[in-house]
Amino acid sequence: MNGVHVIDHPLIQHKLTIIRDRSTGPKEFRELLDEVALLMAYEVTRDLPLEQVEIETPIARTTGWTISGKKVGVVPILRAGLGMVGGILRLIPTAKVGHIGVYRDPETLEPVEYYCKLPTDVAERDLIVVDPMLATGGSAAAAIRFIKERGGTSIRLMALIAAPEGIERVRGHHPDVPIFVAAVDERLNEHAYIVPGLGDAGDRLFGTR
Ligand SMILES: O=P(O)(O)OC[C@H]1O[C@H](OP(=O)(O)OP(=O)(O)O)[C@H](O)[C@@H]1O
Ligand SMILES: O=c1cc[nH]c(=O)[nH]1
Ligand SMILES: [Mg+2]
Repeated sequence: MNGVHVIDHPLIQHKLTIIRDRSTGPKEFRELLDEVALLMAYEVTRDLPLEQVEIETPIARTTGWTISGKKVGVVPILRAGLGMVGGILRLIPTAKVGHIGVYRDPETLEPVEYYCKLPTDVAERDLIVVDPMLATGGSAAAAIRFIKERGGTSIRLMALIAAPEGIERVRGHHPDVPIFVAAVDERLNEHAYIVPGLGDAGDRLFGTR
């Protein structure tokens, strides 16, 4: 699908299977989500622009490459998106972190917004919105809308598991935003949970079920 990237590296698929398993507890769930986020970030940032710099090694003068232009911002959708921040920051320690609080109303399934704090220079950053689950797509589409309303223009979405419905909704509202996922699952069930999915990501991450 146009603008949708499935990152199916064997290490990611292996870890994702353990994450999905209902017998995996919060400690292992947290550790694996953190590791997968790091591995995915490697691909999500593949096209960041570079510029040449001159340096001196202990042996000789040479030219090398550094990431140029815009700086990176990571924007987790609370709560479950928090579980993907640490892994990305280990790769990109200079990234700033914005937070968007959105939960899905269990009755209407529509996103309810309760918090938004973004870096002041959001307009100048390459932004990665992170959330493990892209189900109906309501939460991600709303989060991306907040960012655009505050001036963000360069936005990509990184999710662990997506349902086809969620991909379609986000692509429909935000065709400029590329989506990176580790897996596209079959469908949503009658409660709009992803099948087979992994259950409720926030509850599994924080042990609140
Ligand atoms: O694509 P959608 O249909 O909007 O569903 C996905 C959202 O649901 C989950 O959050 P939840 O509402 O459970 O909030 P939580 O992270 O605080 O548990 C998940 O982390 C996404 O943000
Ligand atoms: O499957 C789903 C759908 C929404 N939110 C979750 O945490 N899991
Ligand atoms: Mg939840």
